[in-house]
Amino acid sequence: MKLRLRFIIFSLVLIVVSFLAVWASVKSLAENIIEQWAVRYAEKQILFDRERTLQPIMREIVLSRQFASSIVIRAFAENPDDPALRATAIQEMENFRFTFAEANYFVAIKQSGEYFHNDSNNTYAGRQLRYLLDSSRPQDSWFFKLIEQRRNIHINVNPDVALGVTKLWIDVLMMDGNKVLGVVGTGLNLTRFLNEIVASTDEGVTNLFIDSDAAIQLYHDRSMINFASISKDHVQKITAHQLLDSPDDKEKLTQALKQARSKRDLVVSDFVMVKNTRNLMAIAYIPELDWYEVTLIDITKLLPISKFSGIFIVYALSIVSLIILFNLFLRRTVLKPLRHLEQAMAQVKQGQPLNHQLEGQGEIGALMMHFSQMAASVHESKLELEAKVQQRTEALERLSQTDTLTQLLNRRGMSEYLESALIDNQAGFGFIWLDVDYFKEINDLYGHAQGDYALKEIANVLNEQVASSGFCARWGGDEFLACLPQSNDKQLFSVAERIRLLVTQLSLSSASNNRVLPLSVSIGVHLSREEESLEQALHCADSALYQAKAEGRNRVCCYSEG
Ligand SMILES: Nc1nc2c(ncn2[C@@H]2O[C@H](COP(=O)(O)OP(=O)(O)OP(=O)(O)O)[C@@H](O)[C@H]2O)c(=O)[nH]1
Repeated sequence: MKLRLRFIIFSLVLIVVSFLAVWASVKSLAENIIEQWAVRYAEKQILFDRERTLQPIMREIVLSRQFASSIVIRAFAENPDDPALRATAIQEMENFRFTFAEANYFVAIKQSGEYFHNDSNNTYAGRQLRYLLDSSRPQDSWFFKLIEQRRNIHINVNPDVALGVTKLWIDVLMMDGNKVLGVVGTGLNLTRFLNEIVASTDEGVTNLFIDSDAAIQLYHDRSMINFASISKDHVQKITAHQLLDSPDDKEKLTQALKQARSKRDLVVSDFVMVKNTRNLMAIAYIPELDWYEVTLIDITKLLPISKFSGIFIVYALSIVSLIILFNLFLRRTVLKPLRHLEQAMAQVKQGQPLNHQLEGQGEIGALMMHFSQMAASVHESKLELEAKVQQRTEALERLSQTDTLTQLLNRRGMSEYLESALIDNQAGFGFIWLDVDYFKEINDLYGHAQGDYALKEIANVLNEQVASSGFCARWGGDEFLACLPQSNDKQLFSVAERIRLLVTQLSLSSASNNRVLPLSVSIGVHLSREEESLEQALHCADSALYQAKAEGRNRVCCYSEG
């Protein structure tokens, strides 16, 4: 696989892996931030809500306590049959009515079982005694349980069917020392609380208030509110546990309630599943009411992870850009120079010279420069070698065609020339076949070296006479052959005759006895004719030479048929 393709695949894999890593890290980071932020949000919210909730309730509690400590009402509670005390007590109740936030009150007398009540519309003016409490009636059980439990203060939630509102009742025990005289208090419109506090404006945030048994007291879903919870058994109560999905989460709630109660100013938080959604549950204890405020935050709605998509996009784009930039850099500094180097190598491999200097930077640049220099040096050596081989070949060629003694063409050289001249069936090629007369004797009498010398001198004569118009060669031993293209009988004969004459005029003296060598040559000439092969033409010239020898030597004979 090509390096470039491998880099592209590697980069793609890197991009995918980076995306996954970025996604995982941004997600984890975002979740971490969201969780930490949600815990802080819940803590602040819960403390703020606790104060908001407490303020109006605490005011009513303080007033209810003053109400319960009214001397007039307590005197009446101890003597419910006294009409004078009854009248002043009712007057006192009416005075208190206007001090309560919602201008209503109730007074329940233990001794007589009488229940007094008036509301903001003064509906029961003159008829403040509403009814007599009966321990056998379920709707009156709250009163008897409160006295039985001797709870100084109790906040209770109950619907007021007549008014169509839900009331939060503040019940305070009216005491004389250790003796319980009755229960007094006032009611607040729960609907207002629900709207102001419980019905949170933030999406994904649910607030609820639960009592010490985790029974729901304030919640946006009224069907889940545990009305008159004091008069119910534990099993009948609708508790906050029912909002949670799993037994584990319910246990978490139980533990969190314990922890919140033990550390009063602490907001306890944990993650739980509510309707298959992960929620942060934050709990704070409200000792003044003996209630808990529970805040459930669906963090995916309050701060969805999609809000972090910008970070993810920027992060991912940065990484992808870096990878692309790195790729471009790699391509420019490594891949492109390597491709050029590869092309140059292929060029050198095919024996072509590099037509340009390779350029690059750093280590690859140095490598390319060394390769360029090496390629240039290899090419130079190759050219030099080729030139030498050519020279040697030509020299060898020449050597193989040259007679070393006379420097004329040898028989092989002459044969090649005759073949290349296409003499077959061509008229006008003149042949001069020459043989030294009595050469054996010259050798014998004057020595072999003298014989060689004689051969060289004869060769010179032949060459001088023929070179301008033809070729001559030493055919072998003391025989020479000359060929004159585009010749005629007259010219041929005249050249041959001149050669013969010049040879006789050569005055070669012997080194040993100072005598002039008697040199002569016999020559046979023949002019080629049409429809005559080279072989036939040579044969004719040879026949003419034979004739010259036969006729007494030192003569020129032309070939004649017959
Ligand atoms: N010095 C010398 N002698 C050579 C060379 N080649 C051949 N010869 C001699 O040349 C002589 C040729 O003799 P032939 O052609 O047979 O006869 P000839 O003596 O020339 O007599 P005719 O040709 O009949 O006139 C031989 O004795 C060869 O040894 C050579 O290169 N140098």
